[in-house]
Amino acid sequence: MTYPIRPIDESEWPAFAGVLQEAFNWTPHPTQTERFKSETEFDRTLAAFDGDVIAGVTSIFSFTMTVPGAQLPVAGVTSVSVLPSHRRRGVLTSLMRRQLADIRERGESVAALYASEATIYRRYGYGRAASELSFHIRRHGSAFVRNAPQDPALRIRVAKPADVSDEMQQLFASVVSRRPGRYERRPQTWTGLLADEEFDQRGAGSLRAVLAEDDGGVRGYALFRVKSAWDDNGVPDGELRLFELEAADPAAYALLWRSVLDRDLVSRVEAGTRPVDDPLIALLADPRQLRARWGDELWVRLVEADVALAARAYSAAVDVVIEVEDDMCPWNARRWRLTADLTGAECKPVEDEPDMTLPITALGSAYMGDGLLMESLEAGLLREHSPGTVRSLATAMSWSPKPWAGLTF
Ligand SMILES: CC(=O)SCCNC(=O)CCNC(=O)[C@H](O)C(C)(C)COP(=O)(O)OP(=O)(O)OC[C@H]1O[C@@H](n2cnc3c(N)ncnc32)[C@H](O)[C@@H]1OP(=O)(O)O
Repeated sequence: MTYPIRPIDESEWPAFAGVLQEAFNWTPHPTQTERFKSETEFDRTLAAFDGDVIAGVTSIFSFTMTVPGAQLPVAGVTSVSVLPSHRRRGVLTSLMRRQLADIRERGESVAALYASEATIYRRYGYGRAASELSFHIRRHGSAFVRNAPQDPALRIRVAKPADVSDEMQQLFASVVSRRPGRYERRPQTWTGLLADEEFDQRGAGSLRAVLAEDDGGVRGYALFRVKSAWDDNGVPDGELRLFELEAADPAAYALLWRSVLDRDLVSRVEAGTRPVDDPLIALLADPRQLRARWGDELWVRLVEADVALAARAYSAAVDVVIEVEDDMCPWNARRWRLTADLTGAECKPVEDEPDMTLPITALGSAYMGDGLLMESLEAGLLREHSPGTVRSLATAMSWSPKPWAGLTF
């Protein structure tokens, strides 16, 4: 069965949101749905119709996202939902097909998403492109190495998050280009991040902020909540839940971490999402005290492989012919010569014998700079025709710092 697909207009928002609520088993607070509506780019929504019923939906946030050595327009795919009554009939597949064509037509060469389940998106050409760690750090045992940076000019300011939104936004804008995966935030994103409704608190108190600053201005901030508790012996056992910690320089970064780790009446810090190469790991004198759980983060799809590959920077010179496999976007499925050095890159169609055959998912996985090509080769998932060429492509594509978006969309 086919279901006609088109964008919705604002009057159809309740039905669109209704599909999301059913598919995600989500009972939102009215302020959440209103906020979500205000963020929605209606011309980038898609709905699949079964008669008058919306059977499935998706939409896109238009981002500027950092990729290795550049910032690109990237389609941030979100709100993917199919009504429980219509699941497993190909609704998502037809939405994805249409969405990829729309993204291409708009001139975006890369799409990215956070997956609710890691099994869904490979079939549409998305590869696991970034990872995250969630940290559990006990206060005792959190001492820093002796040469941790310190700047006597820095001080901590305690503030209500809503009062310092502009200062945090400015600071964030100044660091967004430093790490692949980070994306420029719109004002509505900040409104959502700083919203402090009762239902968001999960037993913890209100959202709190501390800023690190000197006479020249703000150099970093941390956003968190604290769940107060005392154990049976009356010993303080509070938990600090860190949402975000951003800093412009290492001294501000170290001071902000000390501020959250040393907070009175707190015995541990939980940081839900941090980059895998978080400098905190280097700062801890006893890194074994850091308990970390790994998770996949961004999934990336090269929509126009050649444009995307030519748009990013490379860590080493490389010259390879890649045969790309891509059922969903057949314009990518051919042989490409990628030539790159530290000054630039080119990706041209060729008929030459390929050095390797890669599914488009493998290129999406490697695109943001995670070293996943070698992992896939060693797992036996890639076909290398000229020995050593996957390693040289993997070396050229890997990047430091490692990719991390840091905020779900
Ligand atoms: C970026 C985001 O928004 S992530 C959010 C994704 N949405 C959710 O998790 C909400 C709950 N789930 C849903 O709404 C739906 O189950 C969806 C959107 C995940 C899938 O929609 P459907 O219309 O059922 O998918 P569709 O019928 O097109 O399935 C295509 C293929 O994917 C497979 N598939 C679909 N969902 C899943 C899943 N969750 N896990 C594993 N395989 C899946 C199907 O089995 C099918 O496989 P096949 O091609 O081998 O037959």
